Amino acid sequence: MSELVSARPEIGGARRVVVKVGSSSLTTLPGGLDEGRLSALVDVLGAARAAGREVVLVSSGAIAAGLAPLGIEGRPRDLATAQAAASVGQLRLVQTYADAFARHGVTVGQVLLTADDLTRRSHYRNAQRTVERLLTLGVLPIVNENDTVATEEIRFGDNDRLAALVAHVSHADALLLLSDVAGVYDGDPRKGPAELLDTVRDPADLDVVTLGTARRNGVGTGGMATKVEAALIAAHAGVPVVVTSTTQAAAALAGESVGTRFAVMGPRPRARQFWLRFATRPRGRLVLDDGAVRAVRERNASLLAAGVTGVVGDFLADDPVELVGPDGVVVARGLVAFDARELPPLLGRKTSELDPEYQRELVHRDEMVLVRRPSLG
Ligand SMILES: Nc1ncnc2c1ncn2[C@@H]1O[C@H](COP(=O)(O)OP(=O)(O)O)[C@@H](O)[C@H]1O
Ligand SMILES: N[C@@H](CCC(=O)OP(=O)(O)O)C(=O)O
Repeated sequence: MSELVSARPEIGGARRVVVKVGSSSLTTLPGGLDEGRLSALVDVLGAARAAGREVVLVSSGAIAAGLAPLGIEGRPRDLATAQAAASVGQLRLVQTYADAFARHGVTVGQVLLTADDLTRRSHYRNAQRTVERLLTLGVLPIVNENDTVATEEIRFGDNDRLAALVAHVSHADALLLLSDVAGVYDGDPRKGPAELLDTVRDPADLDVVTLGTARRNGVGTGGMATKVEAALIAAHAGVPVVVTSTTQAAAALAGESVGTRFAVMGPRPRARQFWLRFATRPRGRLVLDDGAVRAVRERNASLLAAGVTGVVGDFLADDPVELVGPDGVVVARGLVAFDARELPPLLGRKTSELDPEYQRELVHRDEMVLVRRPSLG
């Protein structure tokens, strides 16, 4: 009975799966890349491919894999050393994957992405086309952040959110987040007894959960918090998620009740809406008066200059900005039609009073998405 209730057909039956594996599952600090564990994962993914499923692998581990060959002890604190380690380690990581997948007759392709590739609309479409073409050619894409060029300011840093965006970009049917821990517990299992959550159906289910960061001096980066954030992004984008340990990957892919499942929390949004809400980084804020908040929230209206009382930030036309109410709460995100420096003389004025070149919406409705859960945006 419990078998029937808890089995996960939406995962077991998923045709296209994004699998994310963390540094802690593939590397150890003194030893670097652990080829035994990597090859065990490849065996699982190779079997999935043989069964006719499409797999996109998001793999961390470049930095950790580059430390031992360079004789560096401990995770580097400065960005330049981490980038040098990633440069050496990514090569070893992908070569090891290529050899291991070749034993299953699977060709791999490397896809290195910066945050910019997913936060700029034109780049996002480009990444989408590349991944799609790799999959139609039967190639298994191996994705990582392009650590060697990503600057501190724009880095994802951990690969969990990257994996959620890749799940959307690649129209995945399911996302598997693999780590060194069996799933999401109500507290950090390293710190004492904790209970494993079976299913998260709503962000409120996580109210009981304390999320710790990654192990200090370990190879992972984000801890469970970044995995939960990523799982919620994917679930809101209509993609079911399982968070579990790498050793349980085969069972999770088979739809067995291992780890923590995040049920789908919304319909798949249009690509543009998803991109605006989750992939963009706001470059500034527009402060709305109460009437404008109501118009945007309740009447699906575009944002006009008349309802804006303040401008924060130094953005350019077409940049993503947050629309906040008088209380500072984020109401929506959108692409703004003017540069920040053009706005002050327009604020609070009716469209008909403005010069003809400014008689347009500040943020058009089609370029806007409401933010209901600000913590996720
Ligand atoms: N509530 C929690 N449930 C599960 N794990 C947690 C929790 N809080 C903190 N953690 C820790 O998060 C770690 C996984 O994060 P991290 O090391 O960044 O993994 P990875 O390298 O696989 O991305 C686990 O080893 C675990 O100890
Ligand atoms: N892009 C980095 C990922 C950093 C990292 O450690 O991420 P994760 O193990 O997923 O928390 C790398 O390959 O080293």
